[in-house]
Amino acid sequence: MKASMAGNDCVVIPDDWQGYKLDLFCIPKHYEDDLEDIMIPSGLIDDRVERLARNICQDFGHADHLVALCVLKGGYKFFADLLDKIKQLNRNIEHSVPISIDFIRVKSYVDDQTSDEVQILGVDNLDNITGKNVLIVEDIVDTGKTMERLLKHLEQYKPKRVRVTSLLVKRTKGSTGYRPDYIGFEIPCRFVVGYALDYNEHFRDLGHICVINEKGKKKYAAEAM
Ligand SMILES: Nc1nc2c(ncn2[C@@H]2O[C@H](COP(=O)(O)O)[C@@H](O)[C@H]2O)c(=O)[nH]1
Ligand SMILES: [Mg+2]
Repeated sequence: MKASMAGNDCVVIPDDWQGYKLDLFCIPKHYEDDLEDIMIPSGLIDDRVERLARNICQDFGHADHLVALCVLKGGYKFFADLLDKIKQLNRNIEHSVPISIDFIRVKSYVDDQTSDEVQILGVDNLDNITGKNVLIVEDIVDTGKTMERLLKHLEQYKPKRVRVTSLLVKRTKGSTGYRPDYIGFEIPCRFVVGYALDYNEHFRDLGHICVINEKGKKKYAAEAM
């Protein structure tokens, strides 16, 4: 992969990246026919998440408390892995930061199409973010509409400071220009699944980040279920 650190803020996967052939890695049998290629193998995700954890700990090092807010469902795997790495770092530094966790559910996609309607389905009462440092943990920013809507929604709870980390940011023509504070990978405009990213609730149980093929889209289309 010809990955670069353009803009110095993340790993950039170029538009002409063909991905890895499926038979070079382990893929669950039930998904073998439904994927085009592997865009980011799970080992590379793990290494990048470790570095994001370090950057976040450095920036929040002197905070008195941090609320890590997981955007469900797609963000759960990134959230769990990131928190594990932050906890490891927290055990070994002078100024450790107490962390509490919260969850919020946001829904904007059917099949591989975004809708203008972004639904925010609260899971917990968010009153406990008032006056706190908040880290929002998201799987992917595409147009940026979901995150802008969520940030607006959180304003009413008057948090002290809000930062956003997204494992992926897609290069898309429809972007609002929104860019998270900590980004894992900037990717081409293709619909990806795996590492908890779904297509109509399928593929969350796939470890690598892969590109779904036409057969997979048809098989798991909303109207086919
Ligand atoms: N499984 C995938 N989900 C995706 C992908 N691109 C976007 N999304 C979902 O949409 C929101 C963000 O969309 P936005 O346009 O409002 O920024 C994100 O949280 C995902 O749930 C994708 O390639 N695969
Ligand atoms: Mg998401």
